[in-house]
Amino acid sequence: MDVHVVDHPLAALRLTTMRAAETDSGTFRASLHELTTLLVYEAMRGIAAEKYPISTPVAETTGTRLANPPLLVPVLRAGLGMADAAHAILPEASMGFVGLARDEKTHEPRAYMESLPDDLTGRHVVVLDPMLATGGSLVACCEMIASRGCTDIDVICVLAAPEGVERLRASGLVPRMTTASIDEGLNEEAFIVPGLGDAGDRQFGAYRRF
Ligand SMILES: O=P(O)(O)OC[C@H]1O[C@H](OP(=O)(O)OP(=O)(O)O)[C@H](O)[C@@H]1O
Ligand SMILES: O=c1cc[nH]c(=O)[nH]1
Ligand SMILES: [Mg+2]
Repeated sequence: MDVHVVDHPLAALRLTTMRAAETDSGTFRASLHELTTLLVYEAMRGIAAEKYPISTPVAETTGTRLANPPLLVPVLRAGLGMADAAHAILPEASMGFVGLARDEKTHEPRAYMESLPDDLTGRHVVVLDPMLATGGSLVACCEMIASRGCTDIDVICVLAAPEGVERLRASGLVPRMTTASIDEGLNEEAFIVPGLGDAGDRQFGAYRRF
């Protein structure tokens, strides 16, 4: 798995705002939106593009278009905050949805939504989730995608723990991941340290779902 850590001052600024405990929910969402644009821009540097003939008002020339527009898959809830920004910079993309919530005690993901095309053979899928902690959620999501025939998966997250990166790598399902930071590790509640807290709660509010 190719791991790309985006090292850019503008990404670091947004990440700083998201990390700070005093940042309010609206500002957190705005920073996540802006950071997602930067992460997707970097992650898509190698996306397959093809040339085709176009006309400007002045002359014939060559244009560029995506050879295989991707399927975006935000992981609910927290990945929802990345969906609009990713779709804005990749307007040709379509979108599927996966819903996962981590059990507070076992930290195992529980799936409550799997809204994906039946056949993903030959498709390029871009998975969006701000947090890669133990890796259980993203591996579960990528297993859903791979079971539909997809072998070309990009994972884009804001923060990753080394434990999660290794688990995703060991799954053998993901050729590439992009993140703004690989943090120190996990605490006893499997939260990323220093991290930013619960990315879903900080966007949408804290409440018990199961
Ligand atoms: O790598 P893991 O240990 O699996 O943890 C990461 C997962 O935890 C968060 O979701 P959460 O379960 O809190 O659901 P939410 O987005 O609805 O808050 C996050 O958005 C990831 O999906
Ligand atoms: O630090 C963490 C770990 C899992 N999920 C989050 O939202 N934050
Ligand atoms: Mg959460």
